Amino acid sequence: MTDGQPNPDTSRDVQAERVRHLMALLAPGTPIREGLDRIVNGRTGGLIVLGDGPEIDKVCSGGFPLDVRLTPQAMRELSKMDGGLVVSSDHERIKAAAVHFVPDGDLPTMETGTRHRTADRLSQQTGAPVVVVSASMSVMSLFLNGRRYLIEKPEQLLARANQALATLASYRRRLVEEAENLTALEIRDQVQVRDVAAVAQRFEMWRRIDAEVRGYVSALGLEGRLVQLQRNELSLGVEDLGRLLTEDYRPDSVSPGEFSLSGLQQLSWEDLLELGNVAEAINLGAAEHPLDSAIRARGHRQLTIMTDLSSRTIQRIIDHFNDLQSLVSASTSELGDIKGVGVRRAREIRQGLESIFEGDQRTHHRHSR
Ligand SMILES: Nc1ncnc2c1ncn2[C@@H]1O[C@H](COP(=O)(O)OP(=O)(O)OP(=O)(O)O)[C@@H](O)[C@H]1O
Repeated sequence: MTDGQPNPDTSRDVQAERVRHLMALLAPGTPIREGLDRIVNGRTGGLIVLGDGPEIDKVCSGGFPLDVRLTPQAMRELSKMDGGLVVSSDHERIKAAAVHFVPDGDLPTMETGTRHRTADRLSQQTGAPVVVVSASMSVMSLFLNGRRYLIEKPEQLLARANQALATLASYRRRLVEEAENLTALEIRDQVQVRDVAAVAQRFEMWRRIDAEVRGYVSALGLEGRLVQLQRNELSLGVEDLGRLLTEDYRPDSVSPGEFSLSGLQQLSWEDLLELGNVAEAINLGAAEHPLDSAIRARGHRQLTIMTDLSSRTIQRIIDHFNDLQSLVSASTSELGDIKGVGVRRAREIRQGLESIFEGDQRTHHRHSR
């Protein structure tokens, strides 16, 4: 990213992904983390560059070149000396110790202590991640491209992970409610763009918290197993719902695979709360589709929920009937004539549609929103 205009969203995503990866490397149970914990307990402090090569050599002065296996003991012993460590890019070896780093002093930093200022500038200049253990504060930080991230203790991470899990559970409930509301409206042929946008909005809110939870799982390492299990439970069926929703509401003018909910990822939290922005971000908005304009589902979601038909047969049914509304008024024999359906499944589909229809005496959510 040395020239041109970097896309801020892409670079933010790349940085977030890199941080997640690094936090996994620094998670409890890994040799580097064990070494860092020993340095914290020894109260000597440490400055560790995670990467080697010519770019790093340029900012190193003095110290001892080494090539020893990275172990927690070696990290601790070598950090007792003044200066910092250089770790190989594969994080397997310690390449130098007691190094004095001399990054460009003009690079901006808000840090105050010399160790932290050096780490911040070192990372900005080389692009390598740099870890600092503060001797005075017993705190570990990761510096990456001008930003500082706290490497939290497992108990702090667990507390935040549990909060995030509770939020994820409530977002999932709301998502399911909105999807059920949409089902009811689909059967009555009363869907408006806002109803689809409401499900998409809830899907994206769920996805964001899920990404946060996954970040905690990586950072917790061995201690993140229970959080992971709960996360798996709360994600069951959600990805499928997102995929089927896009198949149900992809505009005819857009080819399959080119319509997705991923446009929502670019919205700020504030913008995401406005259904108009949501509809626009997934191309259901704009002038020809104001929020209250009518829209019809093709029927992917309903057919997938109701039957065990293959996606190819479902596609055949949808190609035949065009949308869910025509499917609702189809007879059993008309359904049964479609290749791959047969009489038994045709009956299943009819019964499924009827039971949704009968159970649908819910009040309209739309008016309460
Ligand atoms: N340029 C540098 N290269 C390598 N090590 C450095 C450099 N600058 C500082 N250090 C290390 O940091 C140690 C402490 O520095 P200082 O107390 O100013 O930093 P700090 O950022 O306040 O960190 P701490 O919270 O650990 O005190 C030094 O004794 C030295 O070992």
